[in-house]
Formats: sequence, C-alpha cells, structure tokens
Amino acid sequence: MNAFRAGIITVSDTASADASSDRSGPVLSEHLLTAGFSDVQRSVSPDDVQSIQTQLLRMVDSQHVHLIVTTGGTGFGLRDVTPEAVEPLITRKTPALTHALTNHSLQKTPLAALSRGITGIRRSPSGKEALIVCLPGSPKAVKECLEVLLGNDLLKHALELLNGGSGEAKHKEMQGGMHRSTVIDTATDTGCAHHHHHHGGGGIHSHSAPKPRTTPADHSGFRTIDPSSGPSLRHRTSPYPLVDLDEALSLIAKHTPAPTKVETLPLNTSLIGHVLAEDVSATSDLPPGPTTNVDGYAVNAATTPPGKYTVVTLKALQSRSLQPGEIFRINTGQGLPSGTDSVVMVEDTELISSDDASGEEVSVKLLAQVDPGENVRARGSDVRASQLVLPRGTTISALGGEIGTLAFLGRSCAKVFRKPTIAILSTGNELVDPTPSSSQTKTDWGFNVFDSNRPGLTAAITGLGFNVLDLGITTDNVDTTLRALRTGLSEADVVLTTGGTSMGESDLLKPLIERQLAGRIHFGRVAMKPGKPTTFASLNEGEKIIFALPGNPASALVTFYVFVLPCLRKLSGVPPSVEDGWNLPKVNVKLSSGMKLDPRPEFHRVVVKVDADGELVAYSTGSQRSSGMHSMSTANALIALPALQKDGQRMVEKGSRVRAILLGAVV
Ligand SMILES: Nc1nc2c(c(=O)[nH]1)N[C@H]1C(S)=C(S)[C@@H](COP(=O)(O)OP(=O)(O)OC[C@H]3O[C@@H](n4cnc5c(N)ncnc54)[C@H](O)[C@@H]3O)O[C@H]1N2
Ligand code: MOO
Ligand SMILES: [Mg+2]
Repeated sequence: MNAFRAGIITVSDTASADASSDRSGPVLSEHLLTAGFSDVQRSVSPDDVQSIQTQLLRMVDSQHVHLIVTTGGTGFGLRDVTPEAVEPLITRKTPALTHALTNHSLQKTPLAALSRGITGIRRSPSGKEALIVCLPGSPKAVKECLEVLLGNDLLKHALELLNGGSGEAKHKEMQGGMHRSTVIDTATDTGCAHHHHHHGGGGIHSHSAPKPRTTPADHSGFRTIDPSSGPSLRHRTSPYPLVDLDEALSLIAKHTPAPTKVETLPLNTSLIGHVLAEDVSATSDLPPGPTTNVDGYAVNAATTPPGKYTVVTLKALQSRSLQPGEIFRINTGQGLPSGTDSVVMVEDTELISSDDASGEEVSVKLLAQVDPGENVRARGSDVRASQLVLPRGTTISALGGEIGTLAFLGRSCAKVFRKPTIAILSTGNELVDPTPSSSQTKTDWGFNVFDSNRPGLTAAITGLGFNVLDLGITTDNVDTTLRALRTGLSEADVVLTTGGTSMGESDLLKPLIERQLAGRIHFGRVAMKPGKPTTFASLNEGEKIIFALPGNPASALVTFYVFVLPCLRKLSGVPPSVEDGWNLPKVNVKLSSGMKLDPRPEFHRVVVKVDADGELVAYSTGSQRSSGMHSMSTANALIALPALQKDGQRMVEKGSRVRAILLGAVV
C-alpha cells in the first residue's frame, strides 16, 4: 500500500473547536500508517457542508490523495451533514462497498439502520480517482470498519484498480473463494456497530441518495433544488439576490486568481496577446557609441569652420583619428569615427572635386558651422544599459510596438504568462448547429433554434487571442451536461456555458455547478439588461472558473464582454488600471439619437464612430431585444443606461454626452 496516500477528515463541531478532543482521527491515522500508506494527512472540519467539501476537494483535487476517510457527521442528528457534503462530489457510486459495511454493522445492532454513511469514487477535474469512505464518529466504530476494509486487502485492491491496476492477481487469488464472502466475513471482523457519540449516529448504511431538498434554506447548505426533483418543487422565486453591476464586477475581480504559470516564447507572432512575466531591460547602451542622426560629414566642430576640406575614407581612419583640414562622409545611423564630435548636413555643403575613376569625393566645401554634438545621438541616448524598457505586466499587442521593442533590444524570446484556455458549451434541447458539417434536426421542442452563441463567443475569444476548447452543444440533461462540464473543467481554465441559467424546468446550470461540481456561486443574478441570470462560480478556491451566461444571444455576448473579459484579463496577467481595474475602458460619446430607459440598467449596443470634428458619436444598432444576436452586429461599444426611475426622465435625449464601454477599435 506504500504507493498510496490517504487523507482523514474528522467532522465534528467539538473537535474543530478543540482538536485534542478528536479521538477517531488518531485511530484512523495509526491504522492507515500501519497498513502501509506512505502518507496520511489529517484535518478537522466543523459539521458544515461547505467546509467539509472544501477540505475534501483540497485533498482529492489539489493534493491527489488516493483515499479519503471521513469520521463523524453520519447520524440522524440535525447537524449531521457529512453524506450531504460528500455525495455531490462523488462521480461514481460504490453501493456494494457501502452495503458490505452496512450489512456487517446490522449484524451487530439493528440501530445501524439509523446511520447514513456512504462510500464512493471521486474523479478530480484533472482525472485522478480517489476512494471516499464516510465512517461514523466513534473510535470503536472506526476501528471495526477499518478491519472490514483492511482485513481482506479490500482497500488495497480497490486502490490498485482505481489507479490503473488490472486486478487480475487479486481475482485469481480470490477464485472460488468469493462465496466465503471475504468482506462480510463475520468470523474475522467485528464490524461497524452502532456507537453513540455526540453526533448521535454510527455504522454504515447503504442509503446513498439523499432525498430531493425542497427549500433553499434546508440544512444541505445548497441554494439550488436538486434538478431531479419534479417541476412542482422548483423555486418560484430565484434564491439568488439580484446584485448590481459594480458588485458583480468586484466579485469577479476578487475570485479570479492572478496567473502563476509562465512560459518562454520565441520572438515571433506567438507572443501576441500575451502579458510579459518579466521586466525587460536593455543589456547594453543603445546606440552603443555616438551616432549620426543625419547624412553629411563628421567633423571636429572646434577645428572645422566653413571652408574647403579633404574627404577621407573609412579605411584611412581605421589606423588614425581625423586630422584638422579633413572631414568624413557619413550616413544616418553610422557611428562617428574618432576625432569627430558633430556632423554637417550634406545640404550645407558643395562638392569641389571628385576622383574621375572611382567617382569618390576628394574635396568638399562646408557652408555651415556646427556646434560640438550637433546632429549626433550620444551613446546610450536611446536606452541606457540596464534601463527598464518593458515592465512585467506589459501586454504584447498586435500593433507591433512591443515585439519591435523586444527585437530592438536584441531579445530572441520573452517570458510571458500562460494564456488561459476557455471551454465553450451551448446548452438547450432546441439547439441545432448551423454549420453544414452538422445535419442534425430536432423536433422535440416545437421548433429549432440555431446555435449562435458558440460561434459568436468563439470568434470573440479567438479574436482576443485566447485559446478555445469547443465543447459543442448539449441537451438539457443532467448527465450529458455534467459530462461536458467535467471535460471542460479538466482541460480548460474557464468554462463558459450559455443557456439554462434562469427559472425554467430545464435550467440546470446553477444546481449542477453547486450540487454536482461543488462550485461556489458568487453571484447568480445581476440587475441589468440584457444578462439578468448571469452566473459566476469558482471551484477549488478559483483553480477553475465557470461562467454560466444567459441563453439569449445578445445577453450571452454582452455578458461575455462585461463579465468574462475582465476575468480573462486578470487571468492573463494584465495589471489592473487605476480607474477600472480589469474592466473595459470607458470613453465619452455623443448620442446620435435618443434612447428610452428600461426599469433595469441597460447596456445599449452602439457603433461608435469619429465625426468630422473628431468627436466620438454613438449610433444605436437598432432593436435591443435580448433574443436577437444582430443587436451586437457591428457594435463596438455599450452605452450603460441608468434604470428608469419612478417619475424620472423616460429617456436620454439625442445629443447627450454619455459614457460608453469600448469593446473594440473605433474605425
Ligand atoms: N420566469 C422567468 N423567466 C425568465 C427570466 C426570469 O427572471 N424569470 N429571465 C429571462 C432572462 S432575462 C433571460 S436572459 C433568459 C435566460 O435564459 P436561460 O439562460 O435560462 O436560457 P434558456 O432558457 O436555455 O434559453 C433562453 C433563450 O435563448 C435561446 N438560446 C439558448 N442558447 C442559445 C444558443 N446557443 N444560440 C441561440 N439561442 C440560444 C433559447 O432558444 C431561448 O430562446 O430567461 C428569461 N426567462
Ligand atoms: O437579461 Mo435577459 O438577458 O434580458 O434577456
Ligand atoms: Mg431558461
């Protein structure tokens, strides 16, 4: 068993207040170490769903332990929530294992029927599998259950199978012996009897599917209703508070992590869109010596008044300095030869004579007097050695300035933050893919709708330089949606879904994120139009991020720019601006037509153009219904209109000057 690592979570309000009162944790730890686990770590959690889940996910998804044993919180007491915390995190059920333990307990005491322990397998987003066993809280019960698990190498065999072993050896060993019922062998195992402890429960019992919960305030701690419960049990008012835009944006900023992964990329267009993860400084002075700024004649200003001079060649100056009476022909950017300190422009000279054979100048008349240093770039006057030129946090744009500067400094590569990958999933029974490669037609929804969100979002994200993982379309079905979400979570940094966020029967996203993926929903509704049901959640303290965007096409694309893009900017390493953090910049524009106010603060889609006076003018894209994607066609900005107030102004007049959020370039 020394290839495996285990984690123990003692679930108890008492032990979490005073760790020395935890008696089961040490028993478990001692037994698992004796059984040969290479590492056994322990933690204590209060009887609280969120806390149990956080600790379990840390051990399984981040630290990749192979076995989790919890002890406590499995009884009928009101505070006993371990099964409710663990069940949503289980990706494959193990009813027989639960059964084996239950069966054994029941032989000790019929009271074991009152315990609610479960077991299961969790596959982490990165594909690692862990076995989870929830045991009762008393040390005696724990010991007895461990004998069942360890006594027949059951645990060892299970962990080997979960970690890629074939299990052949074990099956051979057990051939013919199966009837002996190794697991439920009462002769050798004392089993999990019912034991009283402060949770009032013990033993293991095969009831692994908790009943649908019908109120948002039930002790599960979830706000959402189990999606398998019937329509009549669904919420009739959303359990999510309507947060305002600024609060939503600050929650995104708060729960989006700064990047940690850095990569080195060669000096080419692959750098575009990346953010520098290093300070780039000059390694030497540029120019490396005094250099002429103009085409003309290098001279020693003090000894060269206007008059006739002999033009010397470069060859002559290789072995000696320029002498009085001599000048040297030089071109812009060339280094000054020794003995010279300034340059007379060619326009201020006349040719006197030249060599007939070679065409070279022999003698030239200077018409102007120059000062020392005139027309010369001093050494290091463009950049000095060790001068910081491109600070960490600089975005390498497609405008050329940054890549050009890297090359100017002689850099062949640069250290940048790894860009996030964004998985995109469209959800909806009604959706069909409009591309010719897909010939699906569906009839079970009344009529079909072309999936416009995925192509629109893919274009926006790709255009911004991020990587897209296309998860396709899924129907409004728990299993297929979950499978797609898990794929996205294991392969991408951010998962974007559209549809299924509101109050409909098939609106699954919020409950799946909360209940099946143990995500934390930071907000589930925003006071805005379009985009009211926009949902932002994170998993594992921000290791993964999910945005469940509304299905209406204009809502999906508007909320992408308003909410997702600031998150992607922070994830990519963009430093926050003083005015707007990671949010998009705002500019002042003049309205070309009046705009009606809505009871919700509205983002009116506009095209911002420059008028003849150089002023920015905003033109509405027309109908602003959320169901029409075309209100985003040609739009490069959003006007944030305030909500209509009772007895307040009904519209913003034509010619008003308002703020616009810029989505793209003004052309
Ligand atoms: N009772 C209530 N109903 C609705 C509310 C509400 O507060 N109470 N909010 C409305 C608002 S606002 C919006 S926005 C939508 C959000 O809907 P969902 O996110 O649940 O999305 P669906 O119900 O799945 O679809 C809505 C609409 O969008 C079309 N759609 C979905 N996906 C796509 C796609 N990929 N491409 C094109 N069109 C798509 C779908 O066919 C529906 O017509 O809820 C309101 N309801
Ligand atoms: O908020 Mo919804 O996006 O208006 O249609
Ligand atoms: Mg809906």
